Amino acid sequence: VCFVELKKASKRVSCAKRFKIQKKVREHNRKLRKVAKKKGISRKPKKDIGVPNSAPFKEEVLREAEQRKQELETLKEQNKIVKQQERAAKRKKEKEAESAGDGPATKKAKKVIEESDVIVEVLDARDPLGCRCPQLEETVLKHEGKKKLLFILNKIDLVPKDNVEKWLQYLEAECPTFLFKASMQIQDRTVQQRKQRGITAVLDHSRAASCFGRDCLLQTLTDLANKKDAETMLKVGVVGFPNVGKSSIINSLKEVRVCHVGVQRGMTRCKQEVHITKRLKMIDSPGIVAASSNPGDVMALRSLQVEEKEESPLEAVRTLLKQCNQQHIMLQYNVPDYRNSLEFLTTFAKKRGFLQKGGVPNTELAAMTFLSDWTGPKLSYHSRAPEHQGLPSYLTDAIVTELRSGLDMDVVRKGNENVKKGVRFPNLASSISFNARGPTAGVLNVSELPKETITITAPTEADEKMDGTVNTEEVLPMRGYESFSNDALHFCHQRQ
Ligand SMILES: Nc1nc2c(ncn2[C@@H]2O[C@H](COP(=O)(O)OP(=O)(O)OP(=O)(O)O)[C@@H](O)[C@H]2O)c(=O)[nH]1
Repeated sequence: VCFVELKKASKRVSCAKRFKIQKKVREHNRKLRKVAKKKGISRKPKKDIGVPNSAPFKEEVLREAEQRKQELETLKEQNKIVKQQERAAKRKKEKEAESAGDGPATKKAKKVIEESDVIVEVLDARDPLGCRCPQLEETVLKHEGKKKLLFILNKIDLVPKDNVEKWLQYLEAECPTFLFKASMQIQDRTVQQRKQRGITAVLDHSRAASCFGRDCLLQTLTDLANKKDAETMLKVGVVGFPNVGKSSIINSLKEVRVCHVGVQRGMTRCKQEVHITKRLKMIDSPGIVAASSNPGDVMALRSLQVEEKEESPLEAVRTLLKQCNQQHIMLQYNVPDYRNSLEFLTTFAKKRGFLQKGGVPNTELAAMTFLSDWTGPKLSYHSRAPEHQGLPSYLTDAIVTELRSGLDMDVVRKGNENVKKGVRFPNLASSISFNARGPTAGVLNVSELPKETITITAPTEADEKMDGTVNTEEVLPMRGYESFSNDALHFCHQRQ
């Protein structure tokens, strides 16, 4: 056998090429210097010249400076502790108010329901029962104003078809239910106008951009609106736990991005009214607050505990993993067998390249990513619909019939059939099996509204298109501070 040593490639280049590179480097450096000069950054930070050796009492001066530095640090530390204590006290107070139940805050919350004629409860198709809030449903149904309660089974594109059908059958027996797949690539009006002008005239037919269930829902709501007297609008309150897709549904109905949408939970921070047509108004609301009495895995999915730093992401993942099929997790995340959640997160962090200094896996970041997958737009998982249908205590057969009255149930059924035909469902083998716990207890509480509110623009005559449809004015999210008072009522998260 003869080993031939391969010759190393020479580093020699032609002079012309070398000069060209040198010139480019010079130009680049000159440009950097120019930018720095413009910003007023001097090239070298000024050095602390210290105390010269010749200075009298040098020792004392240095000691004094050191003392002052230490004093400042202790003051900073004290301020930090005081702030922490204040925050803890505030949180404790909020929790007490939460558990007080039927206090004045709860009474106030009921007014939210008063504001809307129809309440739409949005359920994530991956865990529909876990997204139901009995407290909310009971308040709506027991209201004297005879409010309508509807379900929207959203994110059906993340659940196997068979499972969606079973859930639809289960939910329909209680409330009229609409299957929905929201569009996730709706642009704001400026981008849409640019498209119309042909600047970026590419039509988006991707899976993410497609929306299913819009026509049926819109027709049903418009029919309900037409049944009201001509002067008044139909107000539809869209409620549900964080990240179930409330804002995405409103954007899909409006076909313009008017509400903030994101993978991060708790994007919607205040109530927002959106005019869909001249007779129809949707009200987007922040997620319902999950009661702290819920089990850990429920809190991991439905609350903002982790986001608000009240719970460690590692602990949330630990409780969540217990409810999942381990084989399915290994397949979906492409990780080997693991003994505990920390081992899983370590492998997951390495796989994703979440590394800290010295190559230590960043398990905290891995945990945050894992948690946002579970309420985000991509991960496919499913829970089993209960075998036996039993109505909750607050729902009677008479109420079920009442909820269907005024709705054309044939239109709803046909609409759902069309949605099932259009959506591309994942298959069972690529979906994680999740052991759901049942409905999530919520707190209908009114917290202090954050100061940001929304400017609402009513539809104008000019918005009426030639074909008779109404193109209402866009509602700009989170702009002004004027239109709502702190008294405005909604189901909202208690913020610090
Ligand atoms: N695959 C899929 N993802 C969806 C669908 N609807 C919403 N999403 C995604 O789910 C995430 C949450 O959607 P949002 O509309 O912000 O949910 P939200 O209920 O308004 O959330 P909060 O403002 O936190 O209460 C986003 O990343 C959306 O892109 C859907 O039908 N299918």
